[in-house]
Amino acid sequence: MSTLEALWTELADVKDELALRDWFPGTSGNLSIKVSDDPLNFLVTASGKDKRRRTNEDFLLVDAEGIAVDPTHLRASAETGLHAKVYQLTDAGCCLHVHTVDNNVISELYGDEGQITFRGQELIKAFNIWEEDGAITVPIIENYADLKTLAECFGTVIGPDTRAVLIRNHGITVWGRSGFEAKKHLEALEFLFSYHIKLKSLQKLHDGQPSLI
Ligand SMILES: CSCCC(=O)C(=O)COP(=O)(O)O
Ligand SMILES: [Zn+2]
Repeated sequence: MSTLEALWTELADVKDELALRDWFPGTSGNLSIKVSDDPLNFLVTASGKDKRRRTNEDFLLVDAEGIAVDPTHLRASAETGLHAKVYQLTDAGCCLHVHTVDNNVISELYGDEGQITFRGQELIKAFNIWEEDGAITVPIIENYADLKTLAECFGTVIGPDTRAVLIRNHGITVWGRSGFEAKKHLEALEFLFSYHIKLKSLQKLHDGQPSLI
């Protein structure tokens, strides 16, 4: 198996696992895996597909501009520019973008603050953070309709410790050095989002108020 085939299979396997979680509603979501650094080439999902299906047209190889490396009738994900930013600004080898109810709710609740920070949670160790009072912060950006503006804004909030960015009422983009690590980060964040929403709702109920956050 060639390196490209192995990376294709790695990404397809991650896609299948996220599909099992029902994290691609309405053809949303896109995934990529880096193939080379110089020049930057990566496999990215073709746009508009039902990501729950596994076909031999699921991915295409693109360059740093999101242009297909080989002639193809496939169109790269509309959000390929965000994946390119991740590879240009971090040491990521794989990048995942999903829309879930929980990540959308958190992005709206904390959108005005521009970020959400989690601490005091065991799952923070999924980010290789082992300190007693370790914390993980996820920046939140507005969902600009213009994808170039979105990608530029996205790039400005990525710092050395950033592992993910929430896009308000849209979804999350998460990365890791491999498919395994990117998936681990995504699963950990979705756990933290779900926990936070449930806890806040129950605390309001406990305070005798309606279950609105
Ligand atoms: C139907 S969801 C709208 C587009 C989007 O946000 C997304 O994640 C999927 O876009 P793609 O071009 O990658 O299919
Ligand atoms: Zn999206």
